[in-house]
Amino acid sequence: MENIEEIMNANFPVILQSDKLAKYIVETAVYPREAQLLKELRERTENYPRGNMGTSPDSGQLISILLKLLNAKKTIEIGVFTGYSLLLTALNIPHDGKITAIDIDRKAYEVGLPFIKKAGVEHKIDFIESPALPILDKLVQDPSNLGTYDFAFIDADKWSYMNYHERLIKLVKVGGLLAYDDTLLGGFVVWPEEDVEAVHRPFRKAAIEVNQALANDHRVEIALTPVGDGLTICRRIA
Ligand SMILES: C[S@@+](CC[C@H](N)C(=O)[O-])C[C@H]1O[C@@H](n2cnc3c(N)ncnc32)[C@H](O)[C@@H]1O
Ligand SMILES: O=c1cc(-c2ccc(O)cc2)oc2c(O)c(O)ccc12
Repeated sequence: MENIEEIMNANFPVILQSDKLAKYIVETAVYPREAQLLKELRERTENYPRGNMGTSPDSGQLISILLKLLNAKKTIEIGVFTGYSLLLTALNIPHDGKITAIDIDRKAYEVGLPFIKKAGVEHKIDFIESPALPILDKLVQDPSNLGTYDFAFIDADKWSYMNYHERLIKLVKVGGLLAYDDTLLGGFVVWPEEDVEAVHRPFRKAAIEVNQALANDHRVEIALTPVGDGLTICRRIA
């Protein structure tokens, strides 16, 4: 692993190789339809350190539709940051829906909390400040949790995705979805390693390995969609 400070300060580029097209998409179809509190939280996050880490609003739109199609009620999220994807999920599940939200950084979550409270959805959220893996291990150990989640969103340390996947596949029900963010990593996955800045190489390597592993996993059907930084949607089939 490279120097962790350097890695944390890395910025991913946008996938679309036309800035004009990316701007067109968000200005035409995304920002005009974004919920007011999501917009306010996104704008607040822009002024927060590492403010680029929030889930892309175009990915958010797709996730909103998936949650509604699934009638998702019980979800799990790994990687909360200031809570854009968390608030989005909370807004798209019913009043008695529940989200288990895990992040090592409670401070960032607290930046988003006033927006979550204002939206009246805090009661749906169980925020756990912890590395995700031991929490997932604990959840998997309790048989009453197995196959009970409708949706899992994974947007944390990219090199742990397959460790998360092995646990989450047991927690998500057959027919439920697991969505992995940043799987195209701004397009770096197709760049020769030597052309990628050293700081981005561990992310590129992790994304390539995840894409290969998910493509080989016949417990799920997959769609690697080029929204945001790449969102791989997996439907559990076995
Ligand atoms: C890309 S950000 C998440 C963005 C978030 N989904 C949003 O919409 O704003 C990644 C988050 O993963 C968290 N993280 C990194 N490693 C983690 C781990 N091992 N367990 C849990 N969270 C982790 C970081 O603290 C950070 O808040
Ligand atoms: O620039 C980033 C960095 C991350 C990141 C770095 C280190 C971790 O342990 C977790 C996440 O994640 C990002 C991300 O998910 C994104 O959509 C854009 C940029 C970054």
